[in-house]
Amino acid sequence: MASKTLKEFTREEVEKHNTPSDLWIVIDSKVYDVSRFKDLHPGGASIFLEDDILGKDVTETFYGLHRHEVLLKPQYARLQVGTIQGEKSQISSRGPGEVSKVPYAESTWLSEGYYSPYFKESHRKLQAAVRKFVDEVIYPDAQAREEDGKRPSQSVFDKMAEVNLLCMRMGPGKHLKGRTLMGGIVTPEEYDSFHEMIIHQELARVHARGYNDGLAGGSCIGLPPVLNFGRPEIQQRVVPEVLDGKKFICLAISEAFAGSDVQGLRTTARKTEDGKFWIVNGTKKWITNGTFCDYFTVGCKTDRGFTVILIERGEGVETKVIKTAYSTTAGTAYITFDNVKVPVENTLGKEGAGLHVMLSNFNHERWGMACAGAATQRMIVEECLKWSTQRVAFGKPLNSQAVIRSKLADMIAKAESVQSWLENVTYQMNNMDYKTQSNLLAGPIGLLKM
Ligand code: HEM
Repeated sequence: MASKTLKEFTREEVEKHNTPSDLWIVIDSKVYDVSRFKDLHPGGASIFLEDDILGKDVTETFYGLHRHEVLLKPQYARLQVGTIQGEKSQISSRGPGEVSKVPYAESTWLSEGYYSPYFKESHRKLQAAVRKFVDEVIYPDAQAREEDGKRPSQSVFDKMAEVNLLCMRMGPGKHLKGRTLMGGIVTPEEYDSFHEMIIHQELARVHARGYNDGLAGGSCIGLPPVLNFGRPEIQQRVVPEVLDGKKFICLAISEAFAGSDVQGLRTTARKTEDGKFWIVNGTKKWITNGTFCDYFTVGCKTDRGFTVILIERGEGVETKVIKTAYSTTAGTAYITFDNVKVPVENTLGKEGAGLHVMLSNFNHERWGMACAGAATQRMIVEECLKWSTQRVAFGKPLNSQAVIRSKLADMIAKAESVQSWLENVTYQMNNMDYKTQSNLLAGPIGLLKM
């Protein structure tokens, strides 16, 4: 709208534009010329041709049928021709990086007037910066890719890599060493599980579940086995490429035959006679990011038992997209390995010790999902609160009905409980070493994810 000068009109002037070929309406003190748009309107043209619509203030009718964000889309925002003289619009949306003012839309630590023992200055600064980044860089791409089903744009990965978001998303650890995190807001040494929680929660705000996984979700589960069990030369080559968004990795365990039941897996890896290579044969199914990955962290059956091997895309590796309940932007794949020759140096951990390699990251994975889940729950609370306030039925807003209020109360109580427990568990993670976490947090994290 910035390039167009908006005129001011009186309501009487607007009312004169009350014919099908010259049709204006007022929404929240803004004047829209919908003369031509009415024929393109997704809700139909005839709706506009009623006496209480032609040239009238339709604010209440509009908000009973549409989300406010509809008017912010460029193709609709440009229908605005002016404002009503002496009036200011009342409805505004959250600006980039801002916190929501809708009650219960934010965790208590982000809500005005509340306190928290867990969060320091660097957490607050990181949250604000990542929220802005998500609003400005990621959200628009997420909406566009959900529409066309393509993988997240490389330009988004490049911008994420610039501020080391892909790196921070993996959690605290040696992989952060020497990197400038979000322009230096937090140092690699002070980066902790609360910083990571913030990143998972802010990234979940893209309002696009498939895209969120498409955004290198595969590396959160596929890279840790390389980071923790890969040979140094493999780590030196693969880890920087992935953390800099140049290459992609996924975790390929489940098959059409079996998922978590690794004994039932059929993909095999057999050594060549000289012992220098694995020959891998088999299939994998439901592999997140698989369609666009360069590396695959693959669970295989070997003579000595279940073994995890890093396979690079190349001869004998084929991936094809699987249509799942969410969008194809996640790159969910069916993979076939047909006599794929892999150097034995690509074995992650010991031969036959694959289960340990896999399980070692389970708590962290589940906790990451709980972070995103808690944030998503809260966004649903926000959307429902907004909608039940603006949608009018039986002459009053939905949220004045007891049954709706009861549902909202239930949702809010659950969202608050999950976030509180999540913060408690995150605090324990910050204070426990890896072994203690495995002993004491596996149960709570599993239940938290549930
Ligand atoms: C500038 C004005 C308007 C714009 C840009 C607009 C845009 C849209 C869009 C994009 C949709 C698709 C659903 C959605 O995204 O929400 C829609 C649906 C609809 N619109 Fe509008 N609209 C406008 C005004 C109105 C008015 C004034 C009325 C009522 C008199 C109306 C009635 C409807 C109805 C009934 C639907 C179908 C809703 C459904 O499927 O549940 N619209 N409109």
